[in-house]
Amino acid sequence: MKITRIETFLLPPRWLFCRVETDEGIVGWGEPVVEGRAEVVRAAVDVLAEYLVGRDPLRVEDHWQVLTKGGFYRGGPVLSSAVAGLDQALWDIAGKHYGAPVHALLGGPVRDRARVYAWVGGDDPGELAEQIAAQVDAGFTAVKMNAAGVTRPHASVAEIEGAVARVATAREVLGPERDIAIDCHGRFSAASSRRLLHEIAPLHPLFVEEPLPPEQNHVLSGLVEAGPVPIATGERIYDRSGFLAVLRSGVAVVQPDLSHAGGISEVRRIASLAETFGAHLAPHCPLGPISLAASLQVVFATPNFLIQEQSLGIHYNREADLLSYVLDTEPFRFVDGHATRTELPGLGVTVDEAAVREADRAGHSWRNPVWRHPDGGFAEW
Ligand SMILES: O=C(O)[C@@H](O)[C@H](O)[C@H](O)CO
Ligand SMILES: [Mg+2]
Repeated sequence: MKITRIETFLLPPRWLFCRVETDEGIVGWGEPVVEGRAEVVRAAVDVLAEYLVGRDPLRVEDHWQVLTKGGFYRGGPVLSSAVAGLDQALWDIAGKHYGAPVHALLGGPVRDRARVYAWVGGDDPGELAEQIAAQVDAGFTAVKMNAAGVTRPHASVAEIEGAVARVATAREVLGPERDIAIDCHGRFSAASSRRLLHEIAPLHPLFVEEPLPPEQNHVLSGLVEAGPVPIATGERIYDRSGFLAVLRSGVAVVQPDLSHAGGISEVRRIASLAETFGAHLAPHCPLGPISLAASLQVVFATPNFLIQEQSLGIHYNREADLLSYVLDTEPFRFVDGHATRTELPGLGVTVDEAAVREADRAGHSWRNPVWRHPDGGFAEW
């Protein structure tokens, strides 16, 4: 079998898909994207495709090695995301060729369903209780909310207390059996995060995510050791060596993104690395259906799995959502807050190719908003 063609599709709301065609009629799909830089990743995929076209798609690991290391310069979000999407597509082809779901090729399933969480903004305290109650009604047993909106690096008493009050509201609605995760998005200084973690600890969050931005991860161990709250991070870490550093700092939960951190091949290895630290995998995935399908294939074969992120019902820009480009929505129908394992071959996604080709004509130019503090200074998003 040989790869004959690689195409990319720029799809609203903010995604990029790739389609890898072979001379045997098998087609694989991937989602190579980093939010806000989709066109740049597209260009990277085009360059990497030069190597792949004409080669055997089943040599997934050999291609991963060449694509990540063969260009001498390595890594970063753009290249790692380009490799990630192509890697997903190659695993999709391998599964379809061998007539097996990817999780079977990874050693076979270790679970029948995978717990997922729903996202609730949490910035508006008035709406929070209602939003969480709706997710509980829909069957979810865990939600994730923001710690705060844009905040000063050194959060005020009101900001810290506001965050704690919102988490307390969430805990009240969820009760002691369900879980609440809190995302800081790296918006706080280390000092403010330490204070927040201390105040939030009695509410027993499942984890607190990105208490620091990634470039400050060398001081993460101080936050881990400051209290009992499990720390999660990883959506902005792209390979094993990056995860090794935060695992050494003692994080409890690693959150590689299947579309950023080198795809199925590398996230599988990141999970194994985490296992040796007693840490758990919670793949990041505010992205589209192929990225989520790739995540689920990995977590069905990963013993040290905690919970999966997903974006069902979230409408970035109100243009399209998780189900807009798939013909079979069954793999994304969550029952009692869990995704159910299927035996569909490859990634198990049936892409609506006509919808993809049509949407790509308009494309998108989604960009991260730029936020500012009241004094005019740049604020991290
Ligand atoms: O954990 C999450 O899903 C968020 O931090 C998103 O990655 C962020 O809003 C950028 O898309
Ligand atoms: Mg996050």
